[in-house]
Amino acid sequence: MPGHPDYTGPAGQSHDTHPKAGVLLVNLGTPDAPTAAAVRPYLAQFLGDRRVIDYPPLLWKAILYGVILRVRPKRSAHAYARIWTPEGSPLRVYSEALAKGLQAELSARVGGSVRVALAMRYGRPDVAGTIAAMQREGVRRLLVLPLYPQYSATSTGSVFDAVADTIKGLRWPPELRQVNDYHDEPAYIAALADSVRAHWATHGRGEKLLMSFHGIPERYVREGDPYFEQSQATARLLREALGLSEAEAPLSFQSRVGRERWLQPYTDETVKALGAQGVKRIDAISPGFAVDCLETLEEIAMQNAEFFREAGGETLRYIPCLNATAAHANALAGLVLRHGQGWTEFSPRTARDDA
Ligand SMILES: C=CC1=C(C)c2cc3[nH]c(cc4nc(cc5[nH]c(cc1n2)c(C)c5CCC(=O)O)C(CCC(=O)O)=C4C)c(C)c3C=C
Ligand SMILES: [Fe+2]
Ligand SMILES: [Fe+2]
Repeated sequence: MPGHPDYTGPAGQSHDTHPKAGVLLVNLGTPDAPTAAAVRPYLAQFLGDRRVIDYPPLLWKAILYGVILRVRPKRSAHAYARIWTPEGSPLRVYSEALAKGLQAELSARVGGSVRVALAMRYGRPDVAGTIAAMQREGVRRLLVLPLYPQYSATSTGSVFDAVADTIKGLRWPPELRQVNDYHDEPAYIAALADSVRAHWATHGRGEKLLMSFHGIPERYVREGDPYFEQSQATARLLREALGLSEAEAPLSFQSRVGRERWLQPYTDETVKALGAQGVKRIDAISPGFAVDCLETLEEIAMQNAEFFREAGGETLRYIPCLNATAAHANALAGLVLRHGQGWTEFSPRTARDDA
């Protein structure tokens, strides 16, 4: 007789009596190639997510397939081509390297009982397939860490949807914990502050430190999304760590899509205004992105740098995300171990060996 079709247990799922804990890092996802053909299915999945765009489904489907997916893939592919590396999309390359770094850091701290894996919310490797692979390795306790420092329903919330959909179909789901956000994690703020100081030491100090976060529609915040508040809190903590005033380190929101009002002030308008006011040198950082991607490398480091020069500025220097640095892996390891408290796999090696 065939098994119940609604529930799966991956073939070869481990029934090991020494189960492991898994850390599932999830990032947004990125196309497989900087071409319109590869960008189109990626954008279709991303912009078809109702957490991201919540217009009435039929109307939105008509606009998405009738207009947006005819125009945007070509334009986006051109932008991706400007940042593509021999190893592929920066978001993928840095996310994979960060996952390796976190695995090494956790193995050093707690031994071999923790598995780190990386999934993408859109595209490959997907959340369901990655959780299935972890179960085959014997993962019975799963900690989900979306690579978004600030919670938004559009980003983090959507990752939780993908995890919930997966768990719902499993015959033997793992124990589950999820990290909502780490916008005020001291080690994360300290790592950001250190990266700014290192940048200043190498390149000198700009007149302003612009902190640019990805935007979301303002309406989502009115409807309860904590993203605006958490972005402001991150910005305030980074200012405090560096001893900067609000005027010295302004906050702005980038990447507006569509006609609705998004969170303000907009990054492009901010750099243009600073250029027009006579500011000559800006340092820019993106504390809302764990790793560099299209939105930082193309939109900030290229496009907005150009807007700044056109408005009368001289240089906008972009400070990279924490990417796969040891400081980043360290900060995330601390976060993971705190959220994994009580799970023996996450106990320091010596304490467990002594037990
Ligand atoms: C940092 C968190 C992010 C939030 C919040 C977010 C919301 C959001 N994004 C769009 C539309 C697009 N975003 C695109 C790229 C993109 N977005 C994030 C992160 C957040 N988005 C990242 C890390 C990236 C880069 C991906 C990469 O491959 O490097 C894009 C695709 C690129 C393009 O065509 O311009 C779109 C579209 C909306 C509508 C939204 C909230 C409603
Ligand atoms: Fe986005
Ligand atoms: Fe963008």
